Amino acid sequence: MSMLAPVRRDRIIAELPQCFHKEAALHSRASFHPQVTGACQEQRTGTVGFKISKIIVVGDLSVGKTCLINRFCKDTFDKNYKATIGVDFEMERFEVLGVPFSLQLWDTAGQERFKCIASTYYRGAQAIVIVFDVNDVASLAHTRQWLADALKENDPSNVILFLVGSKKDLSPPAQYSLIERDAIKVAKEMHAEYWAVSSLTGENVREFFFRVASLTFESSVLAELEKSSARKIGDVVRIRSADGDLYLTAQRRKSKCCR
Ligand SMILES: Nc1nc2c(ncn2[C@@H]2O[C@H](COP(=O)(O)OP(=O)(O)OP(=O)(O)O)[C@@H](O)[C@H]2O)c(=O)[nH]1
Ligand SMILES: [Mg+2]
Repeated sequence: MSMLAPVRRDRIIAELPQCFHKEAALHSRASFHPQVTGACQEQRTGTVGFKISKIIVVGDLSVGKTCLINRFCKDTFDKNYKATIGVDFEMERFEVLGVPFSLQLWDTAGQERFKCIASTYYRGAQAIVIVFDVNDVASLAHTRQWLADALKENDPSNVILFLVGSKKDLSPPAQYSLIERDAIKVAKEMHAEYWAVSSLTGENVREFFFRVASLTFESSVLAELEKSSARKIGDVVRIRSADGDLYLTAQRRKSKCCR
């Protein structure tokens, strides 16, 4: 029995929210995977309903990561810039296809001097949201490095990626369409889903987080179904030489940035 209060009515997801742009979508199916719908109807979602999925939000300083989270979680917008120091997080509870599902949204610092603290919280993410400012091409170019850093702490095959262009309200349509072309290219290279949002007006913010919750939920249920089919015994222990390298890289990075 759950001790928690019921999920807010505006956090109930009954249908798969659609992608922002078909060209750079994780998938463009019109509805949830049939196996997922079936599992939810038959209450075969295992531990998914008790899980909290970690989502990390990374990107250059001042691109609007904190404002994006605050717009969704608190429906507020602050026009003054207050740098995030290290990390912050917000919890959001959803109900997807009748199953409770929680997201822990980790808001990380973009400033170089706080990056070392922030990167220690990257581990164990189920989704990585890489934010850039649609009015700043350099911030788009830097997204590759943000992704590389976040992937050092996570298993690339188990994490889903979103590339988010922020501050859309400041970009005239003609200028926006130019950066969108580049952003879609980057998103495709990364295998990320592309979104453009405005935290000032709220445009696409709710739609984006609903999509994050839905796709994370879908992948959690599919993983649970695969696990319970108990056929892949060889998958239990996966020690590869590449993992060892990653560990060394993380150690080296840690000793360098914290000295
Ligand atoms: N016009 C407009 N301004 C925005 C938007 N989102 C954020 N801003 C402004 O951009 C500045 C930086 O926003 P933050 O959300 O604090 O940026 P951040 O990415 O969290 O920065 P760090 O914490 O330093 O990494 C603030 O002055 C915000 O008001 C937006 O959608 N539109
Ligand atoms: Mg911030």
